Amino acid sequence: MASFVDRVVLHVSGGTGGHGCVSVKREKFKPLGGPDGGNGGDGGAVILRVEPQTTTLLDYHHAPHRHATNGGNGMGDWREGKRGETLILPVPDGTVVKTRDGEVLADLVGAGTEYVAAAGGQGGLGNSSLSSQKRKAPGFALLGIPGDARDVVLELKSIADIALVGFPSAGKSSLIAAMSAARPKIADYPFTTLRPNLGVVQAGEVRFTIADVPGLIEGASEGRGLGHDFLRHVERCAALVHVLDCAALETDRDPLKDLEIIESELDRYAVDMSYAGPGGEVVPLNERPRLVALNKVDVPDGRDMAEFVRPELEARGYRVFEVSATSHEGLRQLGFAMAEIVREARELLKTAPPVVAPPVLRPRAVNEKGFVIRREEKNLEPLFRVLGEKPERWVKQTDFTNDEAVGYLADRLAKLGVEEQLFRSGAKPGDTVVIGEGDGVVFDWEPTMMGGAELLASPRGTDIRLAEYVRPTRDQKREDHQNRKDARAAAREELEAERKAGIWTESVNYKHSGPKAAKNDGATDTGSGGDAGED
Ligand SMILES: Nc1nc2c(ncn2[C@@H]2O[C@H](COP(=O)(O)OP(=O)(O)OP(=O)(O)O)[C@@H](O)[C@H]2O)c(=O)[nH]1
Ligand SMILES: [Mg+2]
Repeated sequence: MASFVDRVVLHVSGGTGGHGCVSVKREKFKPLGGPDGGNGGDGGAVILRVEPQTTTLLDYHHAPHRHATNGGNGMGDWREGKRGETLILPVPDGTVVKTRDGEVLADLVGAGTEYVAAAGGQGGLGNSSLSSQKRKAPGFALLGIPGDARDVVLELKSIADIALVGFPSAGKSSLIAAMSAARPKIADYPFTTLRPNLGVVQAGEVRFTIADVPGLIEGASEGRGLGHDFLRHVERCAALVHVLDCAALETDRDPLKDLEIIESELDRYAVDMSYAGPGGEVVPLNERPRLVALNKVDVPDGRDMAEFVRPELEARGYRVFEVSATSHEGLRQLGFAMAEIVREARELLKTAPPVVAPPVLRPRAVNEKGFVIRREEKNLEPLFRVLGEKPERWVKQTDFTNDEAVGYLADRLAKLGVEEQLFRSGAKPGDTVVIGEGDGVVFDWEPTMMGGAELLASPRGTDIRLAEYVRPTRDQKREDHQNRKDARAAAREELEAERKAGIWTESVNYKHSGPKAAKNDGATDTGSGGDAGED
């Protein structure tokens, strides 16, 4: 038998973007007709969508890895690569999306509600899109980048109006069967119900759903029995009904004691604060309205017990119903009392602001401005880490086997101000610069490399980036240090001014690199590729 799955870890990844194409238009009598390489298509996204027909997460339990399709590569003649298809994953109403650490990402309630679980990767620009006044026929294109890859946890919370809680074998499933058309499994051994049953009840004008929460016992809130996993199913209910077994055979049990144990379990169970209860605000589980159903009064002992505890329960403020799932005694009254609570809760909902916060959609911020430089230390040598959405993405788009592509990357970085900021952060030629977290992409920093201008300007077959870096002598270092010391006061002032002006820098060790390095001559006035209209 297929089991009910209400929690799965889903591994999703968006499609990789297609690569841009390098191509040159060829026509008769027009051998060099300009670049015509098309752009790669974007990778498809993975989207979770509430579909009313979907009732379990079972599919994802069986196949937890889901990928959207990749974008196609661009082609000559300005043909764009095909877009990757969006992969829509249907989920049941009431699915909560979390990270593995339990952070709620989205609360999917209502048919059609969507959440982008993994964005697709951007397609790379073809050489036709990269051409500019300065770079008429680019001999390179941008690579498509991988889509997001994430693990998300899906949890299902049934959205029943009324939850039946009680000890195993109290008769919860029997009551659902007696009051609705649902036919849950019923047997007189504990933990018969392994998943919550849902039944639809019609009482007068009001139609509502009831669900049972299986296996609540002492310690359930700490994970004993089966109740812990299932308590989350009652988080959204408008009211609770205590089903108390008046004919339990165990001598150490009585309805009052059972009720107290269940109540203390509910107290201990922390209601997920992502859910706003009826009325808009969060109503803790232990403060929701509740009724008491004293069950099994068809049994003579059960009737006696019910009559015995009734006054005490009423004294505690509960509305009490003596019922029998077997003979159906008292069910009508219980049904109408439930309906009344549901009607009131729905009334509140109408006047209140929307109950469920819209899902938190976090598409990738492709247009986010800026970056920061973090100064670190590795093997006693300084290391400068460039962090920012753009630089990190650009690096992924770069074909490092193609010099022109590397030059273009350098242009982009320089144009964004990375080079200048490296200087300001105290980076010196030869220092290690890493783009991105972790190992990222590592450079031995040569300022001119970042400028890229010299690369284009240098004679064919040479590349000044490869010219050897001459280590400064001790005296030179000392002099350099002195210069910097003098400049430090000025630098501090400058930094302060920048801070006031709202210019970012995370660098803890801000140093002015002295007049020599104050300006990166020539880097910005040539071959700037940023005018290709991308980013
Ligand atoms: N005599 C009598 N027996 C009942 C009544 N309601 C339930 N039972 C019996 O009690 C036993 C347990 O009933 P269930 O409805 O399965 O109990 P449950 O609360 O769903 O139990 P779990 O699923 O284990 O949590 C079954 O043998 C039922 O036939 C009732 O009103 N009268
Ligand atoms: Mg049951």
